[in-house]
Order: sequence, then C-alpha cells, then structure tokens
Amino acid sequence: MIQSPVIEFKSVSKHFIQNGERKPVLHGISGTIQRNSVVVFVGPSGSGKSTLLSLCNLLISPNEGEIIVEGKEVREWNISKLRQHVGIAFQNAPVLDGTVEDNLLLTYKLHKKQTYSVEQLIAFTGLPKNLLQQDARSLSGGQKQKLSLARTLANNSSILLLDEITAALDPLSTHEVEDLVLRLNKEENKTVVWVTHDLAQAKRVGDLVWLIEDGRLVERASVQDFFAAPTHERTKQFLMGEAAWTL
Ligand SMILES: Nc1ncnc2c1ncn2[C@@H]1O[C@H](COP(=O)(O)OP(=O)(O)OP(=O)(O)O)[C@@H](O)[C@H]1O
Repeated sequence: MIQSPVIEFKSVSKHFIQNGERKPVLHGISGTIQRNSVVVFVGPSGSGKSTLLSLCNLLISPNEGEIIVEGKEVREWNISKLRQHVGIAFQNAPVLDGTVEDNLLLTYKLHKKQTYSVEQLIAFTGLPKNLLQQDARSLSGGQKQKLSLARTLANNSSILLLDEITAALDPLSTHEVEDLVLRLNKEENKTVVWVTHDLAQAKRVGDLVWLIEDGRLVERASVQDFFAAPTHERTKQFLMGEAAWTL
C-alpha cells in the first residue's frame, strides 16, 4: 500500500499559561498519520491527547514545531478551509436550533456546495428519514453524534478528529457510531484520528495506536502489536493498569 501522510507532527510542543505559570503539556511530538487510516490516541487522563488533536485544526496553536496538514503547515491554511477539510467532533455533539434537516442544510448554506443530498446523508447515518423534520435538540445522544458525523460528511471533510465521541453513549449506540465512522473511513476514504479511553474500542476500530503519556509519544504500533506485543515497558504498565480498572 502506498503511504501518503495527511498529517505530520514535527517536534510539536505546547504549553498553557495557567495562573501566570507556564504549564508544559506536549513535549516534542513527532509522527505521521497516513491517509485513509484510523489512528487511535490512548493514554492516561491529562496526558495531552485532546491537546494534540485540537492542534490539527488550529483550535489551539503549537508553541514549537510544525503540524503539516496535506503538505501545508496549519498556520498557513485559510482557517475556514482548514476546518472544512479537518472536521472535529466531541463527546457532546452540538446541535443547532431547528430541525435535523436544518442542521444538515446549514453546512451547504455556509459552503455553498452540496456533495450529498440531505436524503443521502440521513440514509448514510442509518437514522430514520422521518427524523428530518424533528427538532434536533430532542434527539438522543447517539442520534446527535450521528447527526454531527453526517455534518462532517456534508462538509466533505477528508480528515475526522474524534474526541471521546462515544463516552456518554450506551453500548448499542456506541457500536452504531463506531460502524458509522468505519463506513466513513472505508467507503468515503476519510482519515480518522480518534481519542478514546476505551481500549476495547481502540481494538475494534484502530489500525494504529499511539500511546501518549505526560505529553510524549511513548509507543506507536499497529493495533495487533500494541495489545499483543508492546515494545515499551511503559505501554505494558499502561495496559496492565487499564486492565486492573476494567476488572
Ligand atoms: N486551555 C487550557 N489551559 C490550561 N491547561 C489546559 C488547557 N487545556 C488543557 N489543559 C491541560 O493540559 C493537560 C492535557 O489536557 P488534555 O485535555 O489534552 O489531556 P487528555 O489526555 O485529552 O485528557 P483526558 O483523557 O482526561 O481528556 C491537562 O493537564 C489539562 O488540564
């Protein structure tokens, strides 16, 4: 398979200023995300996973290093083009006032470009068509996530950044959202970067796993190697620690 990087992190460091103090969060992260892959970021709480994700569509900027998206440094992109190209979804999917259809049409109004019809989008998500006229705020958490993913499809984003998108969902909705993301990956060629705390989910969805600890990329491996044959002692400790939590 031809490897084609869509995101490259080059010695990326990030700190925040909190109460006048410099708080380092990421330390010289380097690595590449290949086109059409599903890369899962795992690691302890507070290790910097969401921060690394948020740098990719410039929700925040790096202090040092570069993030190259499709060959161009993020800060050189036109920001609205970057955010159209690199969609991001969070645990609580935001929906706008109005019907489900209004929510899906908003993307078209913003970008004046329609790749898929509203009917195609709703069919792709597996949501029933009769939901189109329903108030979007009345949807369940799982339905809101599917709507949010449909918006990234409407946007024609080719990279999807997903931050704990199933953390608040029941197991059935979690599996449905996973299936939807994997169809976006396989059928629509979306590259997916997925932050999760759920190692079973990482096994189900990932091609590659990155372990982030204390703002450092500790291990980057195929999902099989990560769980069956991790090379780093810290990965083994992390997996043992997580296994203890889930007993
Ligand atoms: N805007 C901010 N200002 C100050 N500190 C921040 C800010 N955003 C994140 N942090 C800090 O950066 C560190 C990394 O946070 P981040 O959310 O990236 O971790 P994470 O690995 O995604 O954690 P979790 O798994 O709990 O979501 C944390 O200590 C967090 O408090």
